[in-house]
Parts: sequence; C-alpha cells; structure tokens
Amino acid sequence: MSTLQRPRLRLRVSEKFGGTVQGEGPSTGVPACFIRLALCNLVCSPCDTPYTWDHTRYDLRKEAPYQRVEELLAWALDQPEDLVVITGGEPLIQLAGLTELVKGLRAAGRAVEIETNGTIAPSEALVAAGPYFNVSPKLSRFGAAMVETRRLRPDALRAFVTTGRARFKFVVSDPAELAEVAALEAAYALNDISVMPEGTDPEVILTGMRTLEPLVRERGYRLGTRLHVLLWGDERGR
Ligand SMILES: Nc1nc2[nH]cc(C(=O)O)c2c(=O)[nH]1
Ligand code: SF4
Ligand SMILES: [Mg+2]
Repeated sequence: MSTLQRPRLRLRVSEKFGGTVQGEGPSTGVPACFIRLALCNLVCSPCDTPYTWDHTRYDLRKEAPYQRVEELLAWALDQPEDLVVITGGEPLIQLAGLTELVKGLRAAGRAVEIETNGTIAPSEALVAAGPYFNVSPKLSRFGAAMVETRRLRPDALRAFVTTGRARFKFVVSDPAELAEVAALEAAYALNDISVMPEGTDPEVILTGMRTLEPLVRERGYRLGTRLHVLLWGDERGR
C-alpha cells in the first residue's frame, strides 16, 4: 500500500505500562498491559486521570506526546501479557489511530479491551477489528459538572449494544444511584452490567463493595471492583 492509502498514524498517548492485571470489568484479574490515550470529551469532577485531558491543570504538550501507531504496536507486542487494555481519557476521540492500533494487535493474536465513556459510537472498522468495549456511562453524580445530554448519548449507547461486544460498567458511590443504572438498563437493553464503588483508596473500595454487594446481587448485576486500587492504591502505572 502507498503511504497515501496508509498514512503514518499517530496517537496522543498519556502512558503505557505492563506487568499488571485488568483491575475492572469482566476480565478483572487477567494479566494485562495498558495503553492510556490522552484527551477526553467529558469533564467529570471525580476523574482519576485528569492529566490525560485537563489542560488548565496540566501541560498536555508534556503529558500527551504523539507516538506512532507502529511504535505503540511494537511496544505492546513486546509485553508478555496477552491482554492489551486501551484506556484514557476517551480512546474513541482518536478513532483512526485507535482502529489501526487495534487491527495490528488483533492481527498478532492479542486480546483487546477498550475502556470508554460510551459517548462516541464506534465505527464499523473498529468493531470489525474485534476488541471488547468496557463501556462506563457516567451517572448524574459522577458527571454532575455536565448536562445529561453531554454524558449520555442515546445513539452511541445503542451502537455499543449493537456490537454484541460491549459490557457495561457503572461507578456508584451511593446505593440510590442503582435506580439510575436500572433505568439505563431498561432504556437501552444493556447487557453484562457490573457495578463498582468509586474511590482511589483501598479502604474506600472495600467499604463500598460491602455496601453494594447485597443490592447489586439482588438486581442480578455483577459486583465489580477496582482490583488495582485494592492492591496498589492510587499508584500511577498499575
Ligand atoms: N490495573 C488497571 N486496570 C484498569 N482498568 C481500567 C483502568 C482505567 O484506568 O481505565 C485501569 C487502570 O488504570 N489500571
Ligand atoms: S470520561 Fe473518564 S477520563 Fe473523561 S473526564 Fe470522565 S472519568 Fe475522566
Ligand atoms: Mg484508572
């Protein structure tokens, strides 16, 4: 292929690290390496990765340098872990580069999970590349800094459900928020729902799980956690 057909795509990357496990969602505990893409289209106040997007507090020229997709691919394929988690920020903002990256990883036989806030519909090409989508729509408390129409995009949520490769993950800090989860489940026929507590401190996660466990079980959801927080607290790169 000529370079015209296949541009040398680059991605703005916040960090990449291996030697850890998937800490959230259905693959919790699976050995994984991570590529954290920069930039986000939302502005959640409890965000634990503001350095990926908040240019008022961080210098994104330093925090979010460009890297070539081939270089990222070479790095990921050099890691021993079979599972590559692409997170952010919001990875779907950089759709073209993301798609090339996922294609390369899948062609090399890697399992790929994309962590997303569910507001940007995946393209056909991205879905065809074969990642799983861990979709985490923001509830009213977590997304209080935004109007509902910004944090919940009906068309995008439907598009994720239609892929058949999406699982849904909600961060909850008050049991009352489970009613919001149930309303979204009904409105969009969401499948494979896990509910996890909010927090960057192991004690807070554990206490939250103890509170949520009976309520989440009653509703038939999966009790999620943040395993990396339980193990390593707020340490970056885990
Ligand atoms: N170990 C580990 N698992 C994770 N799962 C989702 C993460 C994220 O930041 O999106 C994350 C993370 O930052 N670390
Ligand atoms: S969607 Fe995620 S990365 Fe973006 S601001 Fe909210 S919590 Fe942070
Ligand atoms: Mg995280």
